[in-house]
Amino acid sequence: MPSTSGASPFLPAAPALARRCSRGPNGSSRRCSRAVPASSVSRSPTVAVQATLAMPSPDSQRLRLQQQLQQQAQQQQAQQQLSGKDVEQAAMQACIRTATSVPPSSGVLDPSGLRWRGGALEAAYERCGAVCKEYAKTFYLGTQLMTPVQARCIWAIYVWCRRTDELVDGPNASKITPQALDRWEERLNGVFQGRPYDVLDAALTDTISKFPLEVQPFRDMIEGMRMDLFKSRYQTFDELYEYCYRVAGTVGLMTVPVMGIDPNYKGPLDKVYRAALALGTANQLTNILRDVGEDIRERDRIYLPLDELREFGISEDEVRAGIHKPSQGKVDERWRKFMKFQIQRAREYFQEAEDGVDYLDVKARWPVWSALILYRQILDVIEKNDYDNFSMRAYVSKSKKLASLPLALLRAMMPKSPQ
Ligand SMILES: CC(C)=CCC/C(C)=C/CC/C(C)=C/CC/C(C)=C/[C@@H]1[C@@H](COP(=O)(O)OP(=O)(O)O)[C@]1(C)CC/C=C(\C)CC/C=C(\C)CCC=C(C)C
Repeated sequence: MPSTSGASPFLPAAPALARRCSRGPNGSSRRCSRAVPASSVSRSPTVAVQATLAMPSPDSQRLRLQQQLQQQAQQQQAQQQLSGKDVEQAAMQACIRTATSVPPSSGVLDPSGLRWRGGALEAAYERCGAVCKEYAKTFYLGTQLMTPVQARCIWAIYVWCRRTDELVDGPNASKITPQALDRWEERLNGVFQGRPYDVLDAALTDTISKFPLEVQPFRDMIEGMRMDLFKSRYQTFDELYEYCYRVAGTVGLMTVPVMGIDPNYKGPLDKVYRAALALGTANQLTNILRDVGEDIRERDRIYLPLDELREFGISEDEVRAGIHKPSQGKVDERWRKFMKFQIQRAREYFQEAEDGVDYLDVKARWPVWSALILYRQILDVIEKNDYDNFSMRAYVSKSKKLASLPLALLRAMMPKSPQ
């Protein structure tokens, strides 16, 4: 997908975000944003309960809901204490609870109370579609096979993810403060409470009224962006894994409820969600391996486990200096071995994801296979470049991308995993 340069056509201007949320000079640590109490506006209970609370209910029901609210507030506090793989595990369980708490194909918000409707909402979705088409042509193409409602809702999720990502990686990234991310999270709460802030948020609110989306992966993605503000080194794979979940695995958790599960699939839901998480992780690991040189040069970030680098006898300074550039006559066998190990691990996540695609509703399989096949090819290109990710960017040609689409379609139409 093209990287954005210049002003973003769909992102709220950074100064505006920052201005609206400034809370004084003392807020520049990740711990600070975590310290917001569970009962405050930015840590409100999940939507399933709120949506029901809006309706008149007998006393016993109200009591039950209050208990649920308390339980959820406690769960949220517990979520904030988690790290590593436990973060995604807790979010996945929350998603499964939400998905099973409403009848199939229902949302978790009551649509009758929503302000944006009719033409304005149509326009909002069209805008999301246009953004998706411009920035992620393959995803967009893939959504053409889904029902129009599913496609529009995937666009709305895409746009929210893209805007979130652009806060820390886009043209205004240097102006983004932790407080701006807090403000973005408050906006997210508004989206899930039926109070969208702008027209693109309104499309996501409408999506939430149609499908059982859980707020936790959205919050987790924002936390992933906070990690990018404060963390530029990862000591272990467990730390890196948490980052991958937050910025990419979350996309899997967000999109499965919209794409839907094959009605013939009778196995446990967590098998499907785990595959979705694996695809996000595989994609993100691949992105990381492709961008090693760019990340260190342009952002002073190393998204590689430092303990594993050490195991292969490679120092941080060597990575900074660009240890392996065969295209410039600089070959390092340690880097080759290190990269082979990393690529193998990414491929294992792709393999885990493959096993779950067939459990998705048939209409969703093609776009997911496309994403899987296209991203996985980047690993092949890194190998072809003799692991030089310092002076070369692994790039899958347009013709190869196009040639992969029928392959993905074929694979989508011929599921092979036993249900
Ligand atoms: C149908 C379909 C595949 C839908 C996904 C569409 C969607 C909502 C995408 C959001 C992507 C996004 C903007 C995420 C923000 C964080 C981020 C930048 C993550 C990286 C994506 C690629 O980024 P970018 O476009 O900037 O890449 P380039 O540098 O330009 O190459 C990520 C690498 C993560 C993408 C993660 C996924 C696509 C997860 C896909 C998982 C599923 C759709 C679940 C599949 C379900 C099963 C059961 C396997």
